[in-house]
Amino acid sequence: MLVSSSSSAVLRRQLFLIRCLGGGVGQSYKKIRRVNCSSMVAMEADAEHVIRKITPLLDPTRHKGQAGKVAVIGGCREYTGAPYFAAISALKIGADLSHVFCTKDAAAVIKSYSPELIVHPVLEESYNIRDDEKESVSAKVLAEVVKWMERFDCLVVGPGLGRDPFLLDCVSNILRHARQSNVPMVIDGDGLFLVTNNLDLVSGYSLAVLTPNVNEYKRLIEKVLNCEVDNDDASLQLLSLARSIGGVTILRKGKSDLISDGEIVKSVSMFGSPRRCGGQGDILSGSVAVFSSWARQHVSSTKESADCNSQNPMVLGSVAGSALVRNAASLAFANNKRATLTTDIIECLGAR
Ligand SMILES: NC(=O)C1=CN([C@@H]2O[C@H](COP(=O)(O)OP(=O)(O)OC[C@H]3O[C@@H](n4cnc5c(N)ncnc54)[C@H](O)[C@@H]3O)[C@@H](O)[C@H]2O)[C@@H](O)CC1
Ligand SMILES: Nc1ncnc2c1ncn2[C@@H]1O[C@H](COP(=O)(O)OP(=O)(O)OP(=O)(O)O)[C@@H](O)[C@H]1O
Ligand SMILES: [Mg+2]
Repeated sequence: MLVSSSSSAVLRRQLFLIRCLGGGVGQSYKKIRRVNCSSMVAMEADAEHVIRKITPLLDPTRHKGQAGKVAVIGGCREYTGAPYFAAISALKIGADLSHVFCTKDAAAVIKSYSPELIVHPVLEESYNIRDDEKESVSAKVLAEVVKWMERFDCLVVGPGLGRDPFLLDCVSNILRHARQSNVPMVIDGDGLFLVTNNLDLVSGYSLAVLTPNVNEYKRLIEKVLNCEVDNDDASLQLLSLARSIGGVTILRKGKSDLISDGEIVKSVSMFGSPRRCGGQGDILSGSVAVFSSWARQHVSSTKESADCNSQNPMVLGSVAGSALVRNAASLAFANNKRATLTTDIIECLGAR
């Protein structure tokens, strides 16, 4: 592979700073910032190449399910759009089956948006149950999800989940079980609210991807690194954050998306859309779930993954998911200008 001298200089500097980070991450990050006046620059990912590499062929010998089975854990009284956006995006990108596990109130609404989704009305919020029922209801919720768990290639946890404490306790149990079963997970929205306050749920789990927006990232940085967000050295801080949470992959959404697993930092800066309507992050979480599943299949089926820049399938999936959503957002904006909505972007997911 040809590497230009400027990109190899960036790589050398990345490697130097990563070595400096060493083990004690929070402190090392602050020390490096004090003694280094120049910043660490993320390398732009070759997203087109990654997408081409990991996307499976539309092969007539393949059967239903082989292109991916995704489950979204989210959807409550307030939010029905977010889980729908995540789940339908996974299908539009190419997954074969997309499930939603949500509260009973949300289920009928989500089913009515689309006959394509398999909707399980299994989650419960506090207002609906008595204190003396909590233990048995919690066990029942877990059992309802667990019986499906091993069929899923990836969970998306959090879009439209809400913040009801009992519901979040049940979701913590689901996360622990998914982790024991080695099921990959993308954590977004209220799932990030949950894990930021309970880092042990994901810490050290290399099959987890966190997709924070600006607020969610700020809360993570404050909680984990105990400092403010540093936009002057965003890459190094992200690398340090991912390393502090034990090598989970973090996709920091923004003007450029930044992706790190604590070993490497990539950016996806291609033009997206200037519209910031709600729901675009939900599309991204469904997209990353599908591409990460494909990347895992690709990495396990071929030895040539080294030419994809990083062998971590969760990083590859994040790069591909980010690029595809930004591309769709840019197409939707070209068609709809200021009237662009999340549903318009979903319609553009298949147009490349
Ligand atoms: N159409 C939909 O159904 C959509 C639902 N969404 C969902 O909305 C939820 C919140 O996501 P945001 O991106 O707005 O999250 P943010 O963390 O950006 O929250 C937005 C604001 O609301 C406050 N807030 C939210 N819940 C609170 C609570 N229980 N107590 C105190 N303050 C609270 C936050 O502090 C912040 O100021 C997520 O579940 C997300 O998935 C969004 O994805 C947008 C689209
Ligand atoms: N300033 C920006 N310019 C261009 N694209 C952006 C910008 N900020 C975010 N994006 C893109 O928009 C998508 C959603 O990111 P955003 O930060 O809006 O997520 P979110 O707040 O979680 O969304 P949601 O409303 O679904 O919860 C991502 O694909 C990201 O790359
Ligand atoms: Mg969001």
